[in-house]
Amino acid sequence: MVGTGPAAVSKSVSAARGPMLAIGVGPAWLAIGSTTLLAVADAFVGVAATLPAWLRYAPLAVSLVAFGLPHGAVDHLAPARAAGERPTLRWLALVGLAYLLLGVGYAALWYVAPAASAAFFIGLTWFHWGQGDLYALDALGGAHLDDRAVRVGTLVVRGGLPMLVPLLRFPGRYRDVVDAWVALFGGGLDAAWLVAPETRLALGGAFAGVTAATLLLGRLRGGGDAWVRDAGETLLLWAYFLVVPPLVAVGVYFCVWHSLRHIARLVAVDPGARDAFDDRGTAAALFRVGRDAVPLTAVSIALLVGVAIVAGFDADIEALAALYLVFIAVLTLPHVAVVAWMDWAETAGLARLVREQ
Ligand SMILES: CC1=C(/C=C/C(C)=C/C=C/C(C)=C/C=O)C(C)(C)CCC1
Ligand SMILES: [Fe+2]
Repeated sequence: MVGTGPAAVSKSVSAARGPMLAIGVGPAWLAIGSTTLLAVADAFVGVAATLPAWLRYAPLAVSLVAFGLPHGAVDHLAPARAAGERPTLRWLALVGLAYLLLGVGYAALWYVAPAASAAFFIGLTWFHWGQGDLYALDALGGAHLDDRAVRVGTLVVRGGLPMLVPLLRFPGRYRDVVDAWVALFGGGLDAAWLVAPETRLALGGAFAGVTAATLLLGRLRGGGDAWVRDAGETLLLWAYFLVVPPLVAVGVYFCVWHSLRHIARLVAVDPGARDAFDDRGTAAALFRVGRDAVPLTAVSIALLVGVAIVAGFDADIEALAALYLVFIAVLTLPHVAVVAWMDWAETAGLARLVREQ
């Protein structure tokens, strides 16, 4: 039987509320809020322009070892835990197979069609970061998200904030980053139309419209404190991606927003980390997740360094950052499959639209 609204939030999602507030909300608001304020203040004093250019790669570099890359390095354990089971060899083999098939397939696609692969990466991240925020909002308990249209709109808005808004204000830098991915494979990007003022005006107008419509509909459907927080976050992220230059903005967001929210979810699904959180607090829970993430983070970094050496990379920081992002792209496709599976197991995200109770 198909009901009128999505299935109710499952118990395991509501149980993520505590870790989500402590790990995914407080630190994220602090970091994104203060970076926004710094960028606004800098518009008056102009110090940022005098800083060395390599500094803008710092957040991405940090994401290699803290939060960013590690948030996916628990993918071998997370799906079993989301299903309420203990990770067994069979689970590990299944996740390994998904990584092998999807990762190798997508890596091959980058060689054959780099520009299309780059566009796919942005679309995939749009979906994935929207999916991540939808889970976080569910964990915090938002009645307005019981409406199908609000749910889909929220995913589109939350994913589009980091993927589209930087293009509106910083088209040149945006194009340089994507260009560098394609250039790794010897190709060029013919994206003059994408950065043209008319295109950006149309995209920006449409996205502002979707944002406003989603928030208004949510207000009509539930309102309340959870809606106020949702609207506050949405406006904060709009401002953030409009004022902070894109490499820094996306790098910081990746670490403190998307990754910390997923880490809060990892705490919630792991009974050991949950107990640590309840008994000994946030740091103890983070330590447990961190410990789980160490082996595959190390393997990933070794693999990345190996690729850089074999491909003969020098110290050109732009090309190194591009290599890192394409490497992340290849890992992201299987990661999204894992997270979509977790959504299914927990009746979260878009799975709430198709699953019955
Ligand atoms: C850096 C950067 C970009 C894209 C970054 C992407 C697409 C990152 C994806 C990371 C993922 C998917 C991590 C895993 O969860 C833009 C927006 C093109 C332009 C500005 C700078
Ligand atoms: Fe992720």
